[in-house]
Amino acid sequence: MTISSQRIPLYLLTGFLGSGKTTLLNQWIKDPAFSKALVIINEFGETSLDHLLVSRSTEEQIVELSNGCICCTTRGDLVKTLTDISWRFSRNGIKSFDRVIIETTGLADPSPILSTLISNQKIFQQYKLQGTVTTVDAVNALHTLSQYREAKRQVAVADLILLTKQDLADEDTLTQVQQHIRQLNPTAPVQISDQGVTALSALLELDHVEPVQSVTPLTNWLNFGSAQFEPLNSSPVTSSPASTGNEISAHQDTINTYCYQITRPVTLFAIQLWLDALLPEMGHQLLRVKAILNVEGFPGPIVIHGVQQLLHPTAVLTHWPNDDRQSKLVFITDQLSREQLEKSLRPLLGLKI
Ligand SMILES: Nc1nc2c(ncn2[C@@H]2O[C@H](COP(=O)(O)OP(=O)(O)OP(=O)(O)O)[C@@H](O)[C@H]2O)c(=O)[nH]1
Repeated sequence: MTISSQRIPLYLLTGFLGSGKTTLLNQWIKDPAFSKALVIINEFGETSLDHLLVSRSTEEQIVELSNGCICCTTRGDLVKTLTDISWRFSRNGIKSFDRVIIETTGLADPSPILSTLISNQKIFQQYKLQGTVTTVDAVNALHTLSQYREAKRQVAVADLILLTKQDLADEDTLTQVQQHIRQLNPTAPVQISDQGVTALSALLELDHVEPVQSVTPLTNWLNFGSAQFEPLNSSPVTSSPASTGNEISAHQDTINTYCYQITRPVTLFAIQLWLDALLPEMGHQLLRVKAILNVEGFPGPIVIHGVQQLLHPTAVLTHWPNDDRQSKLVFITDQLSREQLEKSLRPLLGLKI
């Protein structure tokens, strides 16, 4: 496989209906860093209007995908569009764009789109997925996040969450929304977007989807947002149905986040056993997996990153960025019980499944 040395940075912009995606996009493309970004807008329904709201003319680097929602019916169109635009927006072999932003519909489940973006070989050769940005409307979020599975999944898979319309929400609601977001996704930074205006530095720092290859971004990973890790080494998992641990559960949601740390270094063999069992058995229920593992005999950590059933090649780093040597694992899951998950982790503790 030939991978272009200049893969184009790709951002997935999602967020529930009316949560401020287009407003954000319009501010985004005003910034010099995004002045040559190509925008792909997925529109749904007979009266597609979104592209008209983006302050660029259609000829100028806006592509519409309007035959259906890219999370289900038009994923093939997305692949074709991404491969076609390379020549469509090029002159004399030079591309007229240097970044791509894909805006989903408000009802899209981003996980299958992410899987396509990461696993399709042609896309992988040309594009580098930087991350998923999710807009959350502070006024309506408590309702949408409790009612709509797509809204929850949009938050759960985000690498950066932008809280919109905070100017219209009272303090109490804002606090509750932030708590709810944290329950669904404790690792993504949450930032305010005021009428689409937000600090773009967080966006430009996104580099989370492909495995971390160097120590600098790893420091962000190691912070893991506000995640609270519970030790996995002290209490081997039993088949007890009691789940009194500290999984972060959004009330009756089926989406949960589990964060573990392991004190003792693990073996490579144990990792292999763990991964062999993990993905075939529960890949569909794993929205995200992030793990930084202290492996016996390795001077630096091994980094594992997965989106649904897709696991990126592991990255082996040469050294640790700080003194913390504990292995850390974060799982964002849908319809997966703590018991099932912990059972799958037993090989990491040297125990049989
Ligand atoms: N007060 C306020 N209004 C906002 C803010 N961000 C967006 N809006 C308004 O919210 C409405 C919806 O914003 P859009 O950007 O169209 O939302 P969207 O997510 O693209 O909407 P869909 O494409 O329909 O899903 C518009 O009227 C925006 O002006 C904000 O931070 N504050």
